[in-house]
Amino acid sequence: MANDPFLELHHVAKDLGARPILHAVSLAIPAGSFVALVGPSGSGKTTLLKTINRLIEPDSGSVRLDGTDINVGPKHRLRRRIGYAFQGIGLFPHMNVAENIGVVPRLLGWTEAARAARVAELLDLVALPADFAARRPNTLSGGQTQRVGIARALAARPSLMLMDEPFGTLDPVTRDELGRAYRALHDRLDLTTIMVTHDITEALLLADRIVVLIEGTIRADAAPAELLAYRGDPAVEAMIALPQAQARRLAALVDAR
Ligand SMILES: Nc1ncnc2c1ncn2[C@@H]1O[C@H](COP(=O)(O)OP(=O)(O)OP(=O)(O)O)[C@@H](O)[C@H]1O
Repeated sequence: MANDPFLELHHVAKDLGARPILHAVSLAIPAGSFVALVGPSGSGKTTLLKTINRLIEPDSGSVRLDGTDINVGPKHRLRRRIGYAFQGIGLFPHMNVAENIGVVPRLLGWTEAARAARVAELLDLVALPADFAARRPNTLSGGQTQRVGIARALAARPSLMLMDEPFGTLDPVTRDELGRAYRALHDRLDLTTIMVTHDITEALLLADRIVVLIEGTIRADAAPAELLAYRGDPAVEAMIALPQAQARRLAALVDAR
């Protein structure tokens, strides 16, 4: 139905190593949303993300994408619709950039000409020069590597992007630049994005909505401005107090000049 959420998690629960990691997590995400998933280390963010592309099977609960349970049909068909980019990106070292970007199109049986055209289009999209196609991953900077990883995740024209600390290894300037470049891509390509990040400031500045996961439970789910005004849960308050305190200290320094 037209009003159904594009992505819907219903009571998703998962134990790992005999410990409960996700407690009946429910989440409804409309198409086009940019959601940041934040929370302390070990709170279950990666586990939750992986239940969406079937890298992890929940013990109970369900995930629906565009109205259909994700378990209907083979995993590869689902993953074609979902781009996945993660920290370190994991490019294949023996392949050049074009081959890395073209991995999924190749698996899908695209012709060489179609793959080459898509690689050229994607390099342009992530603002890398066309001659990067022939470069090996070990000749790229961290920021360039992450751009290639994003291009690879977009190769088969997914509608949903799952990003797990995609900019985690980058210096602050490159991180900010790439974050904003990705946000522009999200808007231009009409993507739905879920981005795991440890950086609350990054979440506040990039996302439309922030979901706070603590000990496998959603403890807050709000637009950035609403989250800043959030009161009631000490753990959530502590999490948002830090960027606000830092912003005040910086503002004081700027005022003192
Ligand atoms: N295969 C596994 N077996 C047992 N425990 C696991 C397994 N994978 C993850 N865990 C545990 O599950 C918990 C949640 O892990 P997860 O990677 O989802 O957390 P996270 O919020 O993404 O953490 P981080 O921010 O540090 O990446 C952690 O305590 C982790 O040690």
